[in-house]
Amino acid sequence: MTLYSEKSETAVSVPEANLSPVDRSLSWKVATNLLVSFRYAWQGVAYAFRTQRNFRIHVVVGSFAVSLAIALSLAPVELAVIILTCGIVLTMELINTALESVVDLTVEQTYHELAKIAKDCAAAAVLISALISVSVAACLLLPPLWQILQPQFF
Ligand SMILES: Nc1ncnc2c1ncn2[C@@H]1O[C@H](COP(=O)(O)OP(=O)(O)OP(=O)(O)O)[C@@H](O)[C@H]1O
Repeated sequence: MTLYSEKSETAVSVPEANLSPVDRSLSWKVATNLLVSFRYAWQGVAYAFRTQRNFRIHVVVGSFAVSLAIALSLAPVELAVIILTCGIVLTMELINTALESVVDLTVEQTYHELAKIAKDCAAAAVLISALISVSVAACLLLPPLWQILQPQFF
């Protein structure tokens, strides 16, 4: 197979065998069953919670938004949308953490423009999902909250 370098526009010949998507000869098979897989996944969540300040902030803010939605007796579908958007933010944060680790593993403490792009884009994904989550929560939580608070002030 022939690949073309964007920069130099030169053709590079790559053996077909190297591109096989099922070739995982370099990977380890550690998790022997589903329960072990869940344990490793939970270790990932625990690591992110322990080390990532933003992850902890998202957990607290997300829990608050879901609790408020329950307290305001939002419709099940509205509650589901809030849970979904909060879950997406936490998922993005976990992917961001994983990607940062892989980048650091690859370039270590050296500056690389591609490392910067990878980390900036991963952080941008978290930011976008968080902004969407806040907008969704505002749309769903503010009207019923206003209904309750309005008589107290006016
Ligand atoms: N090896 C590198 N080469 C070039 N730029 C880098 C490199 N490492 C980090 N950066 C730049 O520094 C920024 C912060 O990187 P860092 O690894 O400290 O993430 P972080 O502050 O922990 O991010 P987050 O808050 O999302 O966890 C990156 O978005 C990137 O712009």
